[in-house]
Amino acid sequence: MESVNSIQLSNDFELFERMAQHEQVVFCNDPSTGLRAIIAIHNTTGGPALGGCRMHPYGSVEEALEDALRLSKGMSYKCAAADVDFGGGKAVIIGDPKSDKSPELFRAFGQFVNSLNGRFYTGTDMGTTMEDFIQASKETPYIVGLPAAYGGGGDSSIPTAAGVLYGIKATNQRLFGKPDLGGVTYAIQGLGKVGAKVAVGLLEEGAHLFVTDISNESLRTIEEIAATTPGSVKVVASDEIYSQEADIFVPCALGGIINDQTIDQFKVKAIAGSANNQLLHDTHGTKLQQRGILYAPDYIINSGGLIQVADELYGINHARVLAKTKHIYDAILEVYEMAMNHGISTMEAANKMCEKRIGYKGNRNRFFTVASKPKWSFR
Ligand SMILES: NC(=O)C1=CN([C@@H]2O[C@H](COP(=O)(O)OP(=O)(O)OC[C@H]3O[C@@H](n4cnc5c(N)ncnc54)[C@H](O)[C@@H]3O)[C@@H](O)[C@H]2O)C=CC1
Ligand SMILES: O=C(O)CCC(=O)C(=O)O
Repeated sequence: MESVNSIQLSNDFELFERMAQHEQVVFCNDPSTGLRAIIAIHNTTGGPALGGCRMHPYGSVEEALEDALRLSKGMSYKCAAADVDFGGGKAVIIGDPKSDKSPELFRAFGQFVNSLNGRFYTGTDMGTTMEDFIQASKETPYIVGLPAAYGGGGDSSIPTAAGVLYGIKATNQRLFGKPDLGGVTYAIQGLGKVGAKVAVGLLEEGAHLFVTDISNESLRTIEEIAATTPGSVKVVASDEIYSQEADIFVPCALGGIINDQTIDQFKVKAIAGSANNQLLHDTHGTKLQQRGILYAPDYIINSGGLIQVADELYGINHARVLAKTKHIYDAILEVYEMAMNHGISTMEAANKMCEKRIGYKGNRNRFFTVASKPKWSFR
């Protein structure tokens, strides 16, 4: 009762109303390891829910729940966009990834994942690493993105970063009539697992970067790497990244960073990065459109990791993963085209495309097929 009271519900059913679009939300509590986590399953029309697990020092249960609900919904759309037969889910662990991790905490998390019996598969996201999920995998087989030595498909941030670079190429094609990454200026927020790989890919092509991160170590590392490439790096303060005179803003940290405050500061021509849930609200997609800023929908441009972990569940084939990840280039161009032709924002165009696909899946799954026995045959 205590934790439910602390999220200050204004009526008895508000929690259920908040989760109305979701199939299932699981609160995981293990005082002995300090685990406090929420697993949100949005929609399993297309197959079992699939989505990474984020660890973040949320200020309240409310904030953590909101993130889990929004991230898991995004995964349903991402699965539809990437055309994989999985549904949307995501987990969040409340805690500081720098100080609150332990092998026991991730094993406890693994036990909760296991209790869902295959309704939810998970792996890394912001604040978590493959090392954490090696621990979780001791308790459950429903873990993806483990190193090959542990039977997994490997680090999913590699295809995520590759997909972001394809999405940026498509954006450059639209903006400048050529896909080249070099000779363009980028403002990158976050140099973690994905952001650092995107930055290196751009530097190798001779790009000019403004970068920020709350970790000084990540900033020092990228400066050292930049010195060995044809590109260049300038470190800027966290709150200055939005107002840089760059061509493209590349968000690779937290979500909600496209909002009323930041939209007024942007001087860029486009936004194309890996962060999940970049728009605080979908209406901010329309505001970007009105300001003439091209937006690469987050769940399409960052779908490389999902493509890899989904492929792992079919039996990983890296050539197939690469081919599907390359397709992000065409998918982003298709959405830009659709938005322009219909006079809508790129986010609306992407949502329409995915809702149609989820609808088709729902219809397909309504039909009885001979693959399994009907329930009534046992009566
Ligand atoms: N890892 C993956 O394959 C995928 C990641 N994403 C999304 O991409 C984003 C980044 O993910 P990862 O690289 O895996 O996370 P990560 O935890 O490895 O890196 C995040 C980086 O952002 C930095 N950061 C945090 N707050 C910041 C702030 N206010 N200003 C500047 N930097 C800040 C952190 O210090 C860290 O270096 C997240 O939104 C994640 O959900 C999306 C799809 C797949
Ligand atoms: O990268 C993963 O492990 C799963 C995919 C995911 O969670 C994401 O794309 O946000």
